[in-house]
Amino acid sequence: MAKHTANRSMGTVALRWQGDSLELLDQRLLPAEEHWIKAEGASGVAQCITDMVVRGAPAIGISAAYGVALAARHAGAGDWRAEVHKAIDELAQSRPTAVNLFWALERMKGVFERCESLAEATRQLAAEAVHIHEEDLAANLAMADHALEVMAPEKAMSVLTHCNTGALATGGYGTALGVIRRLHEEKLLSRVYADETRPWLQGSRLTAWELTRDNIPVTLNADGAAAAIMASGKVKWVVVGADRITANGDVANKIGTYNLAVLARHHKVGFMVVAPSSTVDMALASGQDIPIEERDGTEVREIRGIPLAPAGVEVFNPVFDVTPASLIDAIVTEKGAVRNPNITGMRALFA
Ligand SMILES: CSC[C@H]1O[C@H](OP(=O)(O)O)[C@H](O)[C@@H]1O
Repeated sequence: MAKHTANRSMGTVALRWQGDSLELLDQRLLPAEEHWIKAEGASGVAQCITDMVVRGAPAIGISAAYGVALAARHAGAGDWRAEVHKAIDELAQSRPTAVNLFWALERMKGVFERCESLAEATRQLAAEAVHIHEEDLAANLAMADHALEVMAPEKAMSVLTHCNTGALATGGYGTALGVIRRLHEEKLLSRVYADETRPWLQGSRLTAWELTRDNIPVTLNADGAAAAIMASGKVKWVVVGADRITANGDVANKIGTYNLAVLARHHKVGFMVVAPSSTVDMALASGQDIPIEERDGTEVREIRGIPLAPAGVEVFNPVFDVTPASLIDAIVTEKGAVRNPNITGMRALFA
């Protein structure tokens, strides 16, 4: 059981459940502007996921769960079952890689199938979405405990992280960033090096924002500087999140994660993946089976409408890559850690 309870006061949050709507902090505008969007139906939630108003594997799953609850709440008196199933299908189309989305939808579908009336479905689906949200926060706190057991830090150390895996990407506290928060709380953190994480800049716009708000020492670095930082011996661990972990321990995560894993192995820096069990997909044998989302080339060619490249230049913009299990020192979940992950270790925890 986590040393810390899930009731601890949380600072930053990505989403607020209002019972008849879901409010989402528009992460496309951070850090310049804190603007909340009210999604009043499943379609609105699905669009916010696709547009990355809300992003981060666990936060996507939690938002989708609330989207299903909204579908029941706003269903008409006609074929309400068909309406909710249509909403589930629409939410399933929002983004392809984070398995948390499909895990949450399957869990909500299971609750829905057991409901005998619309009124019961409205109550039960809202309650289940809240449970999914609260469980994710509790999982993040537990993962921080397990991660520190793996790291066994004897004194303060520095780490490097990629993308955003904090409260903005989860139900609160964070996965990899939750480990970083715990290291800081235990006075075992010297500094966090945060990759800017092109092209969407989750690191510079979101991680640096979360950490500076929490007064956690952070140095923002260009993605290309990660190698030099590891070569300098400054960091002991690279700590990242995940969007999907397959049965053999391969990990899909933000583009650029695979680069870091190769560099970490070369420089004898630890490489840790931190993710709740809702990110584990034991139905997929290996990372080559994971659908990798490719997004519009405009995300690379421009920033906020300002051209960074010739208008018509061809762009390759996969937003995830796959790190083979062989380059990962530990996968940490709320159920425990899989060291030097392989199918045997994964099955021991997730059979
Ligand atoms: C704990 S968030 C997991 C994962 O999700 C992020 O992707 P995106 O910002 O595109 O939703 C990133 O890969 C994080 O590591």
